[in-house]
Amino acid sequence: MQHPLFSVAQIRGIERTAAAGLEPGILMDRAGRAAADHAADLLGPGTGRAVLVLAGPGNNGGDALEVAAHLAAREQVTVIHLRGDGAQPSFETARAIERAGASSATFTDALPSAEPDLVIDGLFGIGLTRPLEGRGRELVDTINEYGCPVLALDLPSGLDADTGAVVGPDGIAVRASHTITFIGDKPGLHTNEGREYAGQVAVVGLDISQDQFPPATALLSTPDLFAHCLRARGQNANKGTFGNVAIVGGAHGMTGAPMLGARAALFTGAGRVFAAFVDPGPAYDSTQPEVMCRLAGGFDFGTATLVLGPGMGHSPDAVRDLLRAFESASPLVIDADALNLIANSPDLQQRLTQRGNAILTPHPLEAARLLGMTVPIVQADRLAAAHELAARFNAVAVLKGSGTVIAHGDQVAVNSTGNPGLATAGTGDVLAGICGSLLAQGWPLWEAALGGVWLHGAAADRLVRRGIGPIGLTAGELPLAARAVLNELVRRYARRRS
Ligand SMILES: NC(=O)C1=CN([C@@H]2O[C@H](COP(=O)(O)OP(=O)(O)OC[C@H]3O[C@@H](n4cnc5c(N)ncnc54)[C@H](O)[C@@H]3O)[C@@H](O)[C@H]2O)[C@@H](O)CC1
Ligand SMILES: Nc1ncnc2c1ncn2[C@@H]1O[C@H](COP(=O)(O)OP(=O)(O)O)[C@@H](O)[C@H]1O
Ligand SMILES: [K+]
Repeated sequence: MQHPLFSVAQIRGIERTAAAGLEPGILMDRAGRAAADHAADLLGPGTGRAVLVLAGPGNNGGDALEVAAHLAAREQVTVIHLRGDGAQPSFETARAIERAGASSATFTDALPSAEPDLVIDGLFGIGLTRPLEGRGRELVDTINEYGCPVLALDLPSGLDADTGAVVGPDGIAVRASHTITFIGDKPGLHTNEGREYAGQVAVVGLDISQDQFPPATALLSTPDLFAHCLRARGQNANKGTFGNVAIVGGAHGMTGAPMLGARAALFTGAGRVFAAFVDPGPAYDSTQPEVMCRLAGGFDFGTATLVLGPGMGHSPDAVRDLLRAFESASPLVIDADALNLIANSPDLQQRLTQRGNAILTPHPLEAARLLGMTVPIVQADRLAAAHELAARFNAVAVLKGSGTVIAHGDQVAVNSTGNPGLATAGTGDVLAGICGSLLAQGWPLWEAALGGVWLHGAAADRLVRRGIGPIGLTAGELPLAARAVLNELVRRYARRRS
């Protein structure tokens, strides 16, 4: 099953069409009831717990007041309702104000002296137009220090649902442990600051018929998007069946980078793996003697899928190797120093765009260099930046970071795996090696990028579940974990094909 992500404009459109065919207020009734059920699940069995409901001036506040009215029958509910600039509430929010007012919820302007058992954040949803300020900002500042669960309605107040940026400058947003989002899921809950602020995301469609939904802006990347490429190994397979990968890089002092990429390619199933060094490198890898070490200058780039860039440096030899790799017909994964060399050379850019058949794996700084932008501009709209990279360089673009964005043509996906354990040197080399390995095994560019990114994040998640990280997780531990995850996926999804 695909997991679609919709822009705010799309959600507004779906809501308008659906509301036109329903009695007024039905959608807010449904949102309030679903969110109250979710809150009850978080509270667990029992009654009389302290629930703090923060309600803002718009319909997000209306949702919160509906939740307050439902929960007040069982819990001790305190409501702080910010009424804003005095504009009239909508019909449904006015009704929610009445319902909550008629319930046993207590309305107050002050925060309770003791920390509650649960906070409901209904300050702002998709209608936020400027950074939080004044009383709203004070409330968010305080609840962000609480240790109790915080359930955000639709999205954490202060977050941009399209981009996952905290609305700024100098913005603040609710750090929710859980988010229940309405009508459809939103990209901003899964990338940039979204994963930090939204916590666990649940989607409730409010019973709106699927035929009222437009094609999604993006998809959340899950194995369903690349499962058709997973293959169980045939009994009669040989190493030639699974392709050759060469990691090209490793200038003096940076030989570890291609070795990490090579191990990742090996452990995710490539048939033969080479490390091709720009400068004379080690004769062999004593930890991983399966990897064949070569000098890049003499390597036949037409014989392998090429992963260009790990520790490649900026020497004339590196440029020469890059040019030669571009002249081959081999599929390319372009990472790290190779991306920086391309960013500095209009000639390399033109050659790349003409040849195609490449996955680019920039982190935000490399992306900024390629696009001639700053990192804050890239991060302010990661989906747009990935789109632009893919279009400009005729490639599949993988914009790395929390909620890696993968783009190609008009397709965009946001990855759903990974954790901050990956924020350590060398994990990017491992990702590039995995993508190269999948390409060498015959996966198309788009699926190799989706699958590689998903697998890399899932490997880190598996290590963390086992107590290995996030603090101190090392890049070298990822390939073995990626192997385990890949074999599990194959057992779950693959049909054997000859
Ligand atoms: N209309 C519907 O059918 C439904 C709406 N839903 C809820 O409605 C929300 C959207 O409602 P709204 O469009 O009213 O938007 P919001 O409730 O997100 O906020 C809009 C209000 O906040 C004010 N505002 C925006 N930024 C501010 C800031 N920084 N400081 C102070 N005030 C600020 C605006 O002037 C406006 O009064 C969704 O996120 C969702 O929670 C759900 O109930 C589902 C159904
Ligand atoms: N906070 C984070 N959450 C999830 N993934 C992360 C986080 N930080 C880094 N990563 C991932 O780790 C990898 C780091 O790659 P990169 O920055 O190229 O590192 P290096 O060049 O040192 O190998 C990328 O796949 C990136 O998406
Ligand atoms: K909210």
